[in-house]
Amino acid sequence: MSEDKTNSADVRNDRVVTTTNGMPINEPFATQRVGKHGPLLLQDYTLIDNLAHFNRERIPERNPHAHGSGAFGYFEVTDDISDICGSAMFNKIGKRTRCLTRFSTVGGEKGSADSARDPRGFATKFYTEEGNLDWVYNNTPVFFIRDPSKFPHFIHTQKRNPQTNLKDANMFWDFLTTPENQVAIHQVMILFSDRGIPATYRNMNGYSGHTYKWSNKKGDWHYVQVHIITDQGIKNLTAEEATEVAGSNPDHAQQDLFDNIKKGNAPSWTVYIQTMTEDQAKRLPFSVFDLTKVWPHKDFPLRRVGKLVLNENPENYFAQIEQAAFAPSNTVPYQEASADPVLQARLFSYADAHRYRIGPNYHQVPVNCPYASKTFNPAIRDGPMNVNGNFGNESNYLATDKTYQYIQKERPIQEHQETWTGPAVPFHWATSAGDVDFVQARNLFHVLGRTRNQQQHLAHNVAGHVSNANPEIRKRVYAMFGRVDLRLSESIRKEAESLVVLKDNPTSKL
Ligand code: HEM
Repeated sequence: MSEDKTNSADVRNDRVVTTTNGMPINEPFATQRVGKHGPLLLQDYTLIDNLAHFNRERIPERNPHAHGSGAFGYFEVTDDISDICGSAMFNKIGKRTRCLTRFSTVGGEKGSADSARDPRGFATKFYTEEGNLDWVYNNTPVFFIRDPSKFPHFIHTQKRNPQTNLKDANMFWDFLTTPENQVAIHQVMILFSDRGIPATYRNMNGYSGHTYKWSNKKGDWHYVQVHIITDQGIKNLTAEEATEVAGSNPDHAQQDLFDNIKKGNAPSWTVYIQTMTEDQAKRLPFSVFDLTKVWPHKDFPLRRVGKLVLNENPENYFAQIEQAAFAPSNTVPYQEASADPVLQARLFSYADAHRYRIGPNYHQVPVNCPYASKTFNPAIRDGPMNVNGNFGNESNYLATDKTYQYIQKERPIQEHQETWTGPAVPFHWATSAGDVDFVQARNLFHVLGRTRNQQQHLAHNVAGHVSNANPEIRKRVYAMFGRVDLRLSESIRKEAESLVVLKDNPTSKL
């Protein structure tokens, strides 16, 4: 085992097996007993050490995105974007920053199949000299909701029915067809198109989805969306192929990623940004903070920034991938969140999840340490499993008479900012009246029509899923897709209803 990669100074290199306190073990499988066949003795710490730690091997799985794979690599700057962003990671063409990317599915448990019809998570941690930056993205440019309070409800509909313990098409479609939730239609169209099941993690894109706010060193800022476009080309599985793969090799995407990196076939992605000024945002037909909408490429063209390359498999999955803790709140100077309410909620949610899943000192786990910048904040200390020396004898508060350094003065104060005014009111950002939340979904349907069979596949994929729901919910599904396109709705209805007849009378197939 190579010592530097495990990052643990306590691991012996001479391979002498020990108890956890370092005492050499003579015989790992001998247990202390009274006589050869008598009862065991409590004094046998070798046995107790072994059994007790085994009971504590698991940490809670992530609630969404439990199932995933990851790899290390680097981000390399290919183009100058200093007019948009002053972050140090972008300050020189050719500059490389070490990264970790974790890909995931969303709804399934840790042991679920890679080939689920589900968005894929695409989370990248950049170990920059200004701190760790996490881009916690998905493979779809939009999302199901724009009201963060809906997130637990929505995720629950993808989990198991509380009584039957089964995945439940009624729960799924009941939520999505509820009129106030139909704002999800754009994301639902993507999910049930062929892009809903990427063939591998290497063959899909990543998108910020959210609007971010990036600024340059002069203090000018832009709204920004990030696109991470696969260099391997997009490849997808059909619903039938996915079902087959789920049976024959449920971990096919994990294997594909690991094997390709191992044989030197490092996957890469080209990173682009779209930028928008505040004035342009005011003229949009939708809110720039609406996560269910994309920015038209013709108005906001892609601008190349760099390359993401994943060329190094983890040495240890648990240490480096299961314990990896990504959070949109992990950011660096000149890259900030916008007022998108879902993003704002995520700024709280992830670090909170890590405090529960890993512990309050999760940032001291080597894979999460900002090793390229280091930390110094001696007022944040103590807590369970504090392993970094806890700032020694530094005082546990910050005060003006100490010789601390603050570098804000080297960064421009952005005087021009968005201005927010208004009463504190409860606001539910449900589906808008009229058609506005269906326009981009309909445009997507037309785009699908440019490639052979794409519209048919969409209808087929929805029909297969919705045929498992009850009649009342099925009707709501047909009506919802009818708002996108009546032909689409009719194709879904026809196929779903004939599948229902088949399920009800299995012999009618014969
Ligand atoms: C209100 C909305 C959302 C909330 C509250 C939320 C919350 C969470 C939580 C609690 C986790 C598990 C974190 C952990 O235990 O380590 C997670 C994982 C994740 N979320 Fe979200 N999420 C939201 C929306 C989104 C959106 C819009 C995206 C993409 C644009 C996204 C991408 C991801 C990814 C990629 C992961 C997996 C990170 C990893 O690989 O560890 N989430 N989310």
